[in-house]
Amino acid sequence: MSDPDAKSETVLALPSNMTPSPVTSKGHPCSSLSVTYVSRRKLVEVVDGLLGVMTLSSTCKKPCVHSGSDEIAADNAWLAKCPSALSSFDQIIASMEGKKIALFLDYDGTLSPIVNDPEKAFMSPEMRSAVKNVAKFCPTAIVSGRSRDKVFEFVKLKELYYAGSHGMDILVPYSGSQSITNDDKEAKLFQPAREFLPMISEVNNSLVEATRSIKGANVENNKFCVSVHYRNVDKKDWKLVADIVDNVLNAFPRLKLTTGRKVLEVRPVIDWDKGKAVEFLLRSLRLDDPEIVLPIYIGDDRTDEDAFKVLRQRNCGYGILVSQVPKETEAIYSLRTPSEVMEFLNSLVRWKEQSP
Ligand SMILES: O=P(O)(O)OC[C@H]1O[C@H](O[C@H]2O[C@H](CO)[C@@H](O)[C@H](O)[C@H]2O)[C@H](O)[C@@H](O)[C@@H]1O
Repeated sequence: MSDPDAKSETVLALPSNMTPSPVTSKGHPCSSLSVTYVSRRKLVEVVDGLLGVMTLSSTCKKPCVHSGSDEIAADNAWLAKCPSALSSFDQIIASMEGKKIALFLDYDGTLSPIVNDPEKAFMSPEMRSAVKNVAKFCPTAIVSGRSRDKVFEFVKLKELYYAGSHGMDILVPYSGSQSITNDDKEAKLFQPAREFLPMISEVNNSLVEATRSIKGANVENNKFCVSVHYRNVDKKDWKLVADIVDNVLNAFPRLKLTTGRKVLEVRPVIDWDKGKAVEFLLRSLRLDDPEIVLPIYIGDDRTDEDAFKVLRQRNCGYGILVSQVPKETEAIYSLRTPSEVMEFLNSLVRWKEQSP
């Protein structure tokens, strides 16, 4: 059912208790724990903070192969706090107590390795096959900052659910059926930021124009949000990128800024994120009974923390952070790389195949 190109798309009404509302600012711009939301009013005050976040993300290097004892101790402390989901696999399975798994997967940095060119963040055939196999017995959703169409182009699996634009563009089955092979005709769209579409298009054009002269800067239109990539920008120009984004956003008081992996993300000022998207999907797919369903969310980025937090607060299911370095996180478990994510998914498949 979840083909993002489904022709008969209808926009769903907001559930009354999940109405997105405007927010101002949440979290400190330099906090790695919470997603950084920067309201327009605050942006001028925090451009330096923004630069701090940009700089901070550049200093997070993967551990050196020849780790010294300090690194090993830090690594052990990290794994004690956020154990490997592979080492803890038996424990995770044991805690399921016969429940069904609902799987939520981030895309970039989780299913595909981080690469310099966002257009080339391809998923390996082996990873695609792992996701396809796991989706045969776990309802599986991709929750990405990318536009829904673009992430579908990468993943190419019709049997999954897709939430693009950080959860602001969700395709769900009309009936709310748990089936993962529904007909396209039953699909409906949930787009809580639909009214922002013209504004996002306008800010995208302004950002493309304003960053044109900065070598390496890349603006990506993700439909309900816009990514300004600075991964390929010389570090000396990062302040310029922050200033330009600040300047452009001056004209858009209803847009806010979040930060990701060498990317600044412009999005509508509504209280909606990947965590809300996970809650919405669980409800829509009738998978929100914690006695029956155990949700697992795997992601690598700050924006995934909202989803980890929701699972932690519900005291049901597990957030799994993909990271090679210790991080402040709301996740319960960790995996180091997309390869380990694949190993985890394959372990789930093997376990299911061996289950009576
Ligand atoms: O929620 P996600 O699926 O993880 O998407 C978040 C952003 O991912 C992409 O950017 C990141 O990956 C790129 C490719 O590896 C990399 O070049 C970039 O530096 C990363 O920030 C995507 O391009 C963004 O639009 C997404 O918002």
